[in-house]
Amino acid sequence: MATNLGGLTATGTVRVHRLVRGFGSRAVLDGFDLEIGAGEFVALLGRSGSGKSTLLRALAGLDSDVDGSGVIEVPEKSSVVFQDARLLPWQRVLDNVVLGLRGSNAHERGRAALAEVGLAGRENAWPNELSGGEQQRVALARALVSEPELLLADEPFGALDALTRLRMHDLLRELYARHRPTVLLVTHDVDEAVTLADRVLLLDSGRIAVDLTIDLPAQRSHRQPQFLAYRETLLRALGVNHSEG
Ligand SMILES: Nc1ncnc2c1ncn2[C@@H]1O[C@H](COP(=O)(O)OP(=O)(O)OP(=O)(O)O)[C@@H](O)[C@H]1O
Repeated sequence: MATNLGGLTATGTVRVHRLVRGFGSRAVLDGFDLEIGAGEFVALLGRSGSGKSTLLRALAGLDSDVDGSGVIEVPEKSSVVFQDARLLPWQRVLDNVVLGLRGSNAHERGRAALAEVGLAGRENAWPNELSGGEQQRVALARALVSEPELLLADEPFGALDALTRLRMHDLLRELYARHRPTVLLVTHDVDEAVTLADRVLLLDSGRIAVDLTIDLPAQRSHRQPQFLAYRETLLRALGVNHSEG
């Protein structure tokens, strides 16, 4: 049973102190510390198996079956988006979006959220009538409709084709600029991290090996020399050869 000795932060900040999470005798995170300021957009990179999802699930409170200890403080209102949209197939799109909402204006808010992700007019569609990218838009609308202070995203664009992924990057930056939640985005894609985040963390052997502030304007191009420099720093830290990356 994971023990969270921490509490809820009011301001959108995230604080993790001496977090231990493991499976059987193996500790994936062993005394892990992290602080994220309110409204920061942080990307978490790391090799496969480095513990990215383990950390995200701990922050989301989804790991009650995992051994562990430590302090986790997260905002009261948080939402999670996964690689697959996880929509209920027997509920129409709008009903999926408002699933966790209470209040008489839930449908109105759901419609507004769908419009924000570019799906106005698709409220009555069934999930299987939407493309993979559209389903992820619904998942984003569902995550944001409750106006969370923290958005946790685990490889949300990992299953999408390259062009759709680029469109989703634009959409996520737009939504972030408008709502300013604190964001923790798990990704294995260095370009995605540098394109989207203002701070990139690299997780290696259960600790933060790199903590890089991305000092670039909101409009970013892969051709900017500084973009390429950040990319190279991160690829090198990941141990990826330039020609592979
Ligand atoms: N339910 C589980 N039971 C046993 N071991 C697990 C479980 N979930 C994760 N692990 C192990 O914990 C380690 C970290 O896994 P985690 O999914 O957090 O890594 P990750 O960095 O997100 O990897 P990826 O990029 O491949 O998704 C891995 O060695 C994995 O095999």
